[in-house]
Amino acid sequence: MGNFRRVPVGIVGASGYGGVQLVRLLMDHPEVELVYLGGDSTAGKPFADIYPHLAHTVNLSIEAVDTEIIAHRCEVVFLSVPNGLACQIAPKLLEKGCKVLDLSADYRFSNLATYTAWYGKQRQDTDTAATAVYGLPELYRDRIAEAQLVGCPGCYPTASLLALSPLLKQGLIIPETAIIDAKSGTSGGGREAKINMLLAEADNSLAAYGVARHRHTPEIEQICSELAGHELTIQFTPHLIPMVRGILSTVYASLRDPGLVRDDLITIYRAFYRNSAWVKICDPGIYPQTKWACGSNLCYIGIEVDPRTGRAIVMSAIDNLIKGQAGQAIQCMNIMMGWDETLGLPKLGFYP
Ligand SMILES: NC(=O)C1=CN([C@@H]2O[C@H](COP(=O)(O)OP(=O)(O)OC[C@H]3O[C@@H](n4cnc5c(N)ncnc54)[C@H](OP(=O)(O)O)[C@@H]3O)[C@@H](O)[C@H]2O)C=CC1
Ligand SMILES: CC(=O)N[C@@H](CCC(=O)OP(=O)(O)O)C(=O)O
Repeated sequence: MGNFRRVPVGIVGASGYGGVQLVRLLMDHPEVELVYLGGDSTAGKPFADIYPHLAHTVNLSIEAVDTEIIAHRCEVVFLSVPNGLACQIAPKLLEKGCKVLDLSADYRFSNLATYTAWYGKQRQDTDTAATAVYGLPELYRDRIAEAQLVGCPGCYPTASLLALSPLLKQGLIIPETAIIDAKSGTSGGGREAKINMLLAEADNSLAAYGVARHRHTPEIEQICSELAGHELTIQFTPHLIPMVRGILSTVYASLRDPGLVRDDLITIYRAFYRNSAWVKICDPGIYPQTKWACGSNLCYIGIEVDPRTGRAIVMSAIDNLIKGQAGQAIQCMNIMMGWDETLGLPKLGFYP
């Protein structure tokens, strides 16, 4: 027998949608041991009281958040809590040597003034925020490998940036023409009760929300500006769609070279993502469905060019709770720990 030791990990916000996905995936991860679950209103409850179907797998209770205890027990900590909390917890964990993955928006912004303008929260942890790396592995794998703190992307930015990045990075489009039209299932809003998420409200209905002011806009713009090499504004419109899981993001942008055709772009995208196991570029004429990605860490991308308008049309489908949240955070942990990026993550979705 060798001296194999699993790395102790913890989750703050374990009762939420992101938290329970993390629990499910980390319980099956070959390199880690889940040793801590934290929360607020559920503190003191056995995890199985909240999710009884996991009683045979998870024998932990939710604890109130105490950073001394967390840092004493855990080497890696996932913060799956509402915006504005991670920035109070992370600095204390980092000080004690933990690696931290924040699933909220607190560590996504390189400019904290942007965060404050869009999230309305003042921040004291400027020095900590400056050390955070944006956790989109397909773009920032090398930086994530060196990071102690990762700010994992939002679900809409994940789908939208994976669709748009090759076009921007290779200078194939006029960046200012990019328009993102995205649709999300209701689990994107989290587990907390909200009237617009009731079945009776959301079912049989499709509507845009946050038009011209959704808080994922500056996050998308930050990364697009970096890829384009200059400050950009991007039009982004999210929609709530009557399903539980999944995001479909459709991106439109004018091509610089009107001679480019669909197969050229497919070749370019396949080259761009050749080392990215979680991104699948569809064959010509195939457009992704959210159902394909549901339950997996995959992002499916379909590509078309409209020769009449000279626009590229790129569609991406993810599971908002996996590649858009918990799975992506685990992918980042794998990179931070020097493990295979695919470890412990689902390669197949639920359907069919
Ligand atoms: N849902 C999605 O598709 C995505 C969400 N995100 C982001 O991930 C984070 C988690 O989202 P999601 O799982 O949907 O949210 P949920 O509303 O489902 O869960 C929130 C969790 O935060 C915990 N929490 C709230 N306040 C505190 C506190 N003061 N101290 C400790 N824990 C607290 C809750 O614990 P308790 O129940 O014990 O009160 C609960 O476990 C959010 O920042 C969200 O914006 C990012 C990408 C996608
Ligand atoms: C359907 C729905 O409500 N979706 C959420 C997106 C959730 C998310 O990704 O949250 P972050 O802010 O942490 O990125 C919304 O639009 O607010």
